[in-house]
Amino acid sequence: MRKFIAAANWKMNCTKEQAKTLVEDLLAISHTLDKRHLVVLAVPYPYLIMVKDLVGQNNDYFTVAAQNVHHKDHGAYTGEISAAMLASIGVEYVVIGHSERREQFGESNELLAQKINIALEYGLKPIFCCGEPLEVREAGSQNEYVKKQLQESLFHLSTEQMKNVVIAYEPIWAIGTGKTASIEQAQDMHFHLRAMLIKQYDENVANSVSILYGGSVKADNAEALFNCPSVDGGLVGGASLIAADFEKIIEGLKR
Ligand SMILES: O=C[C@H](O)COP(=O)(O)O
Repeated sequence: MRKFIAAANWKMNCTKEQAKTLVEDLLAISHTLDKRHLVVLAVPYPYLIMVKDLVGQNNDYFTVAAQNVHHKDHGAYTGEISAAMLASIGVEYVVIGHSERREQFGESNELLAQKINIALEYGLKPIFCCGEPLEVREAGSQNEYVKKQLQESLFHLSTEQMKNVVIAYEPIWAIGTGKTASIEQAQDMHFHLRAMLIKQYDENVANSVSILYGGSVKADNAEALFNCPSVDGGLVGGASLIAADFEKIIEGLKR
């Protein structure tokens, strides 16, 4: 059965000391979680090993993620990080297709399909981000837009591969804007996403894939969003950098 997940995406934030303090604060609430819950910390590359060590081996409640991975196995790609490298240090998840990478680094659905493939090949679990820009939402075409993202990046996967993927729906107009999708908008899209999984795969796969909401999730709106029947947690940017706020968001998983 799928997990309820609070995923922190720190983006390009935190010094090493800040990172250490933040993780130590969060780990203090481990005892309040149970096996249905998972906290994923997507931290900058330089801190992955440190955060992995802080979390400890065989921690059922906390794990680490990279925020990106290169689509090739290895080679002359200066400054890039491979799936093999991440796997070799025990990273479990990797965020793929965040809208900031799509927009700022021109990552296409086709390139993201390659990233998904190489991540899975090395045993990393992708957190695949999808979501529409404002003009698409205003035109009412968000379902078709997101469907195309899944078709072009995910739906070539086998049933067994798909069960290792987490989907994060992040409407671009809600990211870092303070403008959260309404409960109805989130529920409608998440329902649509799961219906797509049922159609493409089957009920079993659809029930195995956690579908997270991202976009201005805060301490004061997380619980309501996570209470939507089709929402399995959140991918959180800004509010994940403040321990007390993120702890409250984690609390929201306990429905
Ligand atoms: O990956 C996280 C999303 O980009 C959401 O960021 P935000 O919570 O700062 O809006």
